[in-house]
Amino acid sequence: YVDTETESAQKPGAVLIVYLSRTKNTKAVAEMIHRNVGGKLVAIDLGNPYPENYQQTVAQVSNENSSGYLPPLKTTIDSIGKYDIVFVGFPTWGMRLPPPMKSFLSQYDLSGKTVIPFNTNGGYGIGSTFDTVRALCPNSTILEGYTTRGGLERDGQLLMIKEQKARQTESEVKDWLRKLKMI
Ligand SMILES: Cc1cc2nc3c(=O)[nH]c(=O)nc-3n(C[C@H](O)[C@H](O)[C@H](O)COP(=O)(O)O)c2cc1C
Repeated sequence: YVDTETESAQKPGAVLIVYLSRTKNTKAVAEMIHRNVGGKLVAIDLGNPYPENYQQTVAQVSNENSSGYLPPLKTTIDSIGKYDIVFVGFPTWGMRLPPPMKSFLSQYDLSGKTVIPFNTNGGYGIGSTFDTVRALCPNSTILEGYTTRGGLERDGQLLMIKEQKARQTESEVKDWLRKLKMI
């Protein structure tokens, strides 16, 4: 005899993993989460991408942060309602949450869902990024986030989460996911 109602009630919810990544460090972490947890993996693409030039991008991001501009996204998520757990991944930009991730969190209603942030940065940490996720998801349950050092484009370090660093990061990601009972 199988109590199907209890079984379905205990099934972990549908998982969405949304990430923003310019030099693929955050993408590498997103793929690790996806390999271990499954679900739908979605990259955030912009209608109007940032310049290739790093300094120009820094300047544009700074202007967007000052004015509160939310860049329009090219990515759309169909039926956000069907997901119960939403991982949101992003680099630290100017010690803040990148404007495209602010666009995503402003555009989609994650009320009632579990939101789990993850981050890569150039060595200066998460800054205000996790706090801003919390502020933009006032009706979500926010679980403990994960952060690791990625690249530092300013100094020409692009994708650094590879080889030994990738193996170490995946082992940390698994420990974190176990702690959150996601695996
Ligand atoms: C516009 C811009 C601003 C950045 N600002 C910071 C920062 O304030 N602090 C930091 O530690 N790293 C900063 N970085 C470095 C990135 O956070 C780091 O390289 C990250 O791993 C990039 O992730 P990605 O490869 O997924 O794009 C910045 C990078 C860019 C492009």
